[in-house]
Amino acid sequence: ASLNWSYQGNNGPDQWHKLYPIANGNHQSPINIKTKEVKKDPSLGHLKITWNLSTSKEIVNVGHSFHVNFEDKDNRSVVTGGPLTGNYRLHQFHFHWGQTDDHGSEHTVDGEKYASELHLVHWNLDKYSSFAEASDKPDGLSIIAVFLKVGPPNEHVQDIVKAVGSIKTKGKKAPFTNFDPSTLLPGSLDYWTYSGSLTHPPLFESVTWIIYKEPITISSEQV
Ligand SMILES: O=C(O)/C=C/c1cccc(OCc2cccc(CC(=O)O)c2)c1
Ligand SMILES: [Zn+2]
Repeated sequence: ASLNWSYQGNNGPDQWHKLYPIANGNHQSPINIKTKEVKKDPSLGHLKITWNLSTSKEIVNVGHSFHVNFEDKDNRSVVTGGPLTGNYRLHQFHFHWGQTDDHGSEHTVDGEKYASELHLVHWNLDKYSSFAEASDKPDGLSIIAVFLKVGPPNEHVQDIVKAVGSIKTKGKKAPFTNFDPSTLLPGSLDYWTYSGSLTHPPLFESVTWIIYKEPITISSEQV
């Protein structure tokens, strides 16, 4: 069933709670990261990311956004370590962006909005057999987020921008193979992490968020 929600108007975010009561839950994302209130956890190491470009499959227009989907029937593209217990498989990535460059990210840092935010969505392969099964479990998902700010163009994002041009209407899809998402990661591996939720319906509180502190840059035209 298609979820009847939108980002504005009658089915906008302030109405979501009517069909998705979890919207009023205690672990809802996104959040504003107040850097003065962040607690350093010395037990947390760096993430261990093993993404294999052979798993990138297709780019799909899902109406409110587009997804780059990955083959996730084996362990070629997984993440572990950091705050994670166990191993998580890469399922898809997508972006959030705004009508203008001064907003677009879902998370904010000390109230600062970025032009865009990349979400790399993973599911717990040790305990569940698919994204769908994992999607509503407290330890089901992990989303790695990267902020994007306007600056010099990013050649790897350009590959995505070009592919988006070929899926202009909802439901359209096109092959998108041999793309290495690690080309979208910042230089510094420092991150914030917290337990939260999907940021739109069904809003499940099933996400270990891992948010890189350092943004990458893209040009205004790419946004
Ligand atoms: O029927 C539908 O349209 C969707 C059903 C469905 C069923 C189960 C799960 C689920 O997750 C959506 C999702 C996945 C990954 C991230 C996010 C939030 C974000 O944009 O970061 C949302 C969607
Ligand atoms: Zn997202």
